[in-house]
Amino acid sequence: MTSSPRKQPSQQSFVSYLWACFGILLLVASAFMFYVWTEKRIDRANELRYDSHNLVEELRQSSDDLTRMARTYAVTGDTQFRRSFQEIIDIREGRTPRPQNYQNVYWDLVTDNNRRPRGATTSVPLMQLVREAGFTPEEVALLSAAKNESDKLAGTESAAMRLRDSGETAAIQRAIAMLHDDAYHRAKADIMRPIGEVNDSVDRRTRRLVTETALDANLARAAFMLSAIVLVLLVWRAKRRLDKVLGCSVDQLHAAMEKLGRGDFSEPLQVREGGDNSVWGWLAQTRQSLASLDQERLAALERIQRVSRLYAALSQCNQAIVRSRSEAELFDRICRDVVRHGGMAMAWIGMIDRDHGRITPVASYGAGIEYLDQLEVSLDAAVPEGRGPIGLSYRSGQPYWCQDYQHAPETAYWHAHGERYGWAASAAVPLRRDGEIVGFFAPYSHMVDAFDHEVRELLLEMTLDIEFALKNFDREAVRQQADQRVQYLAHYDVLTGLPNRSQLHERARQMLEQARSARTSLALMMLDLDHFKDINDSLGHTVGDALLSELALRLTSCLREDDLVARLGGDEFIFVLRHVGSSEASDVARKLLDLTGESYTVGLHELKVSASIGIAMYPDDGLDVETLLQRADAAMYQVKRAGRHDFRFFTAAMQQRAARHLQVVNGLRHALEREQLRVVYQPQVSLKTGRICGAEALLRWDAPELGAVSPAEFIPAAEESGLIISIGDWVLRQAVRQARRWLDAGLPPLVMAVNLSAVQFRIADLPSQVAQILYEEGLPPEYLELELTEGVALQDPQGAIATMTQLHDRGIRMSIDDFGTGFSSLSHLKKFKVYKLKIDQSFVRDISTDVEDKAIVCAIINMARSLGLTTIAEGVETLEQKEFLREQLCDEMQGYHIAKPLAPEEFERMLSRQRDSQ
Ligand SMILES: Nc1nc2c(ncn2[C@@H]2O[C@H](COP(=O)(O)O[C@H]3[C@@H](O)[C@H](n4cnc5c(=O)[nH]c(N)nc54)O[C@@H]3COP(=O)(O)O)[C@@H](O)[C@H]2O)c(=O)[nH]1
Repeated sequence: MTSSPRKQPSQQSFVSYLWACFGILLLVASAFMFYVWTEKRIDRANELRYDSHNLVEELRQSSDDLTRMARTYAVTGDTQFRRSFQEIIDIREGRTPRPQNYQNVYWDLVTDNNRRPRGATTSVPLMQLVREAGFTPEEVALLSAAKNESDKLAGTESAAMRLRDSGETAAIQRAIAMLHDDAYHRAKADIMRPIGEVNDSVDRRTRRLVTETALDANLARAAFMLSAIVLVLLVWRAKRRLDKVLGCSVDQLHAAMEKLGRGDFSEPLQVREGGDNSVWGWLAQTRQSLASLDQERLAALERIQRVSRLYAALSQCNQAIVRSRSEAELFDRICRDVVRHGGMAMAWIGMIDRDHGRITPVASYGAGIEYLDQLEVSLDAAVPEGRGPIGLSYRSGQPYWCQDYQHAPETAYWHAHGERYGWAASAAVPLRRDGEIVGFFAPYSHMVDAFDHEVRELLLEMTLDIEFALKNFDREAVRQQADQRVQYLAHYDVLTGLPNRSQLHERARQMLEQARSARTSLALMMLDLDHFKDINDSLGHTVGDALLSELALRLTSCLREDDLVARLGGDEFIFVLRHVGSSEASDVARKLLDLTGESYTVGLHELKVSASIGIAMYPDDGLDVETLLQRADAAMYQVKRAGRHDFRFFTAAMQQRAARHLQVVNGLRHALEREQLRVVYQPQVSLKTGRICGAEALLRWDAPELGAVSPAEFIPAAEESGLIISIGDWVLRQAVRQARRWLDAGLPPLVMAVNLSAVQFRIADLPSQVAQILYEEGLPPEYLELELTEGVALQDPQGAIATMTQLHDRGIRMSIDDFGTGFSSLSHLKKFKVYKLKIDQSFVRDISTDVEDKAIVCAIINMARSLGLTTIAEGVETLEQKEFLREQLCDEMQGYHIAKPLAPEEFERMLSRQRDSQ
């Protein structure tokens, strides 16, 4: 805020002078106007006299001209003079317009028309003009008298002219005499006398007026002159005052203001002594203020430009972060940007070499980067090169700003070296990775105190951005590793390092393509370990995995380099062998089986496995990978069915079986809803009493397209496809319902045995599902027996034990079906809550002839007895078999010897007969 300056005395007197000048100027103007007015009055008086004289003269002249007209007519008889005479009379009386610009000599009227003066537009009588001309009343009276006398004389002259009209000489003589006699002259004198008096009067009067007015004019002139002189004096004084107020000449002032206006505040204004309060003095002060403001502005501008440059550098740094693909590229760009855009002279980035405790420059830019060639920077405070900005920054963990490089003690070690490059300030800003200092960013400036607040803030921000970028690079590296891993996993099996399914397809396709072009054959083999699941389940997956890894190495080692080995998952391996016929393929398959069969040492375990191999040949068995895989699988499946540990080539029959399998699965999908399924019941008889003590529910499928399909065929298909869950549930409900019906029908109570597939057994809430069915159908649990295969128990022994315990707790009985065909863990058997073992019919079939089967059956019966378990033998077809079993104290039997599986009604009839026979 500026307050309006108080007026100084010189300023005040200058203003007074101005006012005085203005007043005197008014006076000068008034005097001048008065003078002009007096001059005009004089002129008007003279004009009046002139006009008066003219009118008087017209009166006199008209009288004289009338005389001349009359006399001339009298002498000549020329009528023109008589007309002119009358015309003069008419003009004077205002009947005819007065001629203009004539010399008051009416004689001119006589001249011919071409030279006659033009008439005025209006006709005014002479006396009217006289009355309006400003004559005094006395003068008007005198002129009026003169006019009257003239009129009278004109009458005489008219009479004389009438005499002349006769033309007679005497009359002419008389007329002439009338115009020249004394009377005539006296009359003339009577006219002229008053005219003369009027002339004298007008002269006197106007001269007096002129004299009086001339006096006023002189007065006015004197006043004008005097006031003009005063005005000049005042202006001079005012000018003196103005000079004092200005303190300089106007030109100087103008030049100085123009310079200031241009924004040139460079030269100071020299103020005269005592001129501080003048305009010049103020201007000098203003220039001074403006100059310092301008300096501040320039300083601010310079700061803004510096900060803008650094922001530009920061922006470039951010762009560098976005664009750089590597740490080295980023560092190079950062150093370049901070020099090019941030106004730094040089910048470098050094990374910590932890092994040697030193800093290794990794990027630099700017003039003087040779400085870094022999630069020694250490992190060790014990050596001088470790006590510089970087060492200090490292130990404090804070950035270090050295604002006067050449004089700071901490840079003393480098002064001589740095002086050559003109470093005036330097900084060391730590770069961190995961919070740990890993390097330094070191900008250098030629300016002392270059790192002011803004610059420091920006450099720190830049450093944070760099750290962010480093983190991103790390992330990117991790991501790339992850990508590579994903890529690897997408194509390779993690456990064995062999190509996986997708890689197999790709490479096998290429191999097929090559075989096609080369018109050669190719073998695709599928190897699947036999009972590998048992190893996993009994010894754990770690052992299983170790075995698979070892197997993969063995399998790979026995093949040529351009053959392909892949793992499809689990224990399934694929081999694609180039340029081999079926004979070479057989050799390789045998070799593979031998290699697989060699023992494995995994930890403390000595393991042995066998494998089944299916082979499909290109081009005979298929032209594409999918087909060959399918066919090798079918062949391998056949090996499994045929007892495993072998290899087989694909055949058309297998193809038919595979097609049939597909038909079965497809038909089975709709079997339930289309009511194609039914349950039959096979009696189980006590060998002690010979009475029916139970029934086994067996499923039957009458498929319209396939006929009666054996459960031995469709149950595995149902298990593979998962359909066994819904189908098994349905069978269980049917069997439980039937048992309830028979109970309700008053038939002897029996235990209903229902086969439970391994797939069903794995259902988490199986115990509660079974209990729910029993509850819904109203059958007490002791009337139900679930037949479990040995595989059920082997898959997940602990889980199986838990499930069986739950079933047992609910009062549901369990038996082990097909006992003796592979069950290996008697220790587990003890923990199972089973109450019955069902001796597999393969042992029973040849029980009469085969000593070994006989021994097995006896061993099973004895073992069961020792465990407190009941035994039942299935597939009893003959009396012999029955007797043998009874002798061996087998508890129950089941087989065609008693009855084949029966429809419910038949079974009911059989039961009824038994009841009735009691
Ligand atoms: N999970 C389920 N499995 C079931 C179901 N229904 C049957 N099956 C299983 O299918 C396999 C074949 O069964 P099936 O064709 O019914 O054969 C059974 C009997 O008919 C047959 N049997 C009985 N006595 C004799 C005989 O004296 N001689 C002879 N050659 N065969 C005979 O044995 C089969 C009974 O086997 P098992 O169950 O082991 O007692 C078979 O494995 C069935 O288990 C079902 O609903 N669910």
